[in-house]
Amino acid sequence: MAAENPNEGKSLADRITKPDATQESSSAGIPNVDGASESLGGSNLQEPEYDVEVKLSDLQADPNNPLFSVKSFEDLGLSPSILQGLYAMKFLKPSKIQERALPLLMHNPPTNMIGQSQSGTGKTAAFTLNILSRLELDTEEMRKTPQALILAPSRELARQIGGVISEMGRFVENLSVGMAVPTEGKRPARLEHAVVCGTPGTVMDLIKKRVLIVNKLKVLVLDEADNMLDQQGLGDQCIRVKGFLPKTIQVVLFSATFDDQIRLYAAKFAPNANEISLKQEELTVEGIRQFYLDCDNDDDKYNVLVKFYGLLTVASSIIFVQTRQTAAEIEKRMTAEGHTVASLTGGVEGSLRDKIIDDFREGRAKVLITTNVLARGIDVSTVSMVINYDIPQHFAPGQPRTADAQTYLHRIGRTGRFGRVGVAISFVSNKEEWQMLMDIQKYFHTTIEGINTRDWDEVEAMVKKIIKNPRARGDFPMSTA
Ligand SMILES: Nc1ncnc2c1ncn2[C@@H]1O[C@H](COP(=O)(O)OP(=O)(O)OP(=O)(O)O)[C@@H](O)[C@H]1O
Repeated sequence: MAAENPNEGKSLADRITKPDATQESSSAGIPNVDGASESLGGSNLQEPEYDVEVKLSDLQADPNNPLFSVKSFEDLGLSPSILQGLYAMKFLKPSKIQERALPLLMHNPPTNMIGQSQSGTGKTAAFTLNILSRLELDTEEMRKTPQALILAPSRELARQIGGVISEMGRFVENLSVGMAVPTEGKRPARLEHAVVCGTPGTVMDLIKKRVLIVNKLKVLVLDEADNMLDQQGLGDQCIRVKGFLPKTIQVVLFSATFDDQIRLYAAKFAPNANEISLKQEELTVEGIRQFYLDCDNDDDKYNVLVKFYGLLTVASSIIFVQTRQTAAEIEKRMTAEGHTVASLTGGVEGSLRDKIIDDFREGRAKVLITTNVLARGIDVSTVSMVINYDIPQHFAPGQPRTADAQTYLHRIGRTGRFGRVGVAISFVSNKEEWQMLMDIQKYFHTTIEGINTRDWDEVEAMVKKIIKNPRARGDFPMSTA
């Protein structure tokens, strides 16, 4: 008798093998795709010393956690092929922003969205799943017709989003995702992809040259939208791009930060939008432990940084500086002293930038020195430490320097992603920087603890205790502040 077909009479959704919710740490599965979730084992650190490891499912069962949701992905009306992509990425349950945003985004007739959620809580998947659900790929012509456009503030983030959409839509037949970022290479005569990810300046250029045809676009997403609408250049370019798009397009704005002023711009850019917002005191991420360290001066900052080097390479680390010059100087000095560091700033072009970020994402480079060009969106789950070598600050000619609280939040949000833990350490070398950091602490109602001790063994032990356990939670012994 022929072997009984176990799938006989089952729908595709029933046939989809959903990973067992308790199966959390399988390392098998998806390739290391830009921005896609790694297996939940966190970075390849030696086994945690603690039995206090908190599993992602515990976090997602906690109603107070931004990763909590009552629904399952199956409840959100997603097609079987999209569900298959989520299962392959080991997304077991939606996060809060995904659960709350998706029913609003996928509802017809389409409505605009201004969505806010903490860093690392899954905003990319929220807008990606809406896009994938709205694509029409039945005919050859439609497969080549741009239907969704995603704008991001940096080339790296645009590429990362393109990678996530391709990975999440792996089982969506005939899906094609194209990039519209600066390139030295020859451009195609036409971008024939249903989904296009790019930076505003290049997208505007390709629209003008009719390489990108926009008359069939249904969804426009601005990731890091507050940054996109606020910055002089980016804001103007986004407004110009939108002027060429169908008036009925669904406009979707996402970010971890929307200050009041920007929220006014956003409401104009995305009229009558559904809004999901957070209070300032809800924005910092529980898993990110924030510290500051007193340095005597800039040279002392450098010496402290080199002392941290052993810790920086325990997993992966990002060092944020204010200017390209500082980045170049630190890279030069550390490399001359035999340390391996990568540096990526706006001064680096095209394919070299791609190589640098890919080397970092895949662990070939453990320490990345960069400026605010990578402060937002970059998702590398092995980043366990962020160093603010310089406090992020607003500069205005003739005005005193003031703390840039939003950029601070985005920078430290490069660690502690989706329930993991991470350490953020800010170097302060004078009273002005210290005051800016205290202003940031007050703005977010958060705690930035002083590492007063210069007993490096104790500092190293304390930091290692936090980063050794991918999802540890709870208080750790702290050096006396
Ligand atoms: N439901 C889910 N289950 C498991 N992992 C998820 C889920 N949603 C997202 N992730 C993973 O969480 C990480 C962070 O997601 P994402 O980059 O979308 O965060 P974000 O909210 O956009 O952060 P940022 O504000 O920094 O841009 C990614 O590695 C992503 O693969």
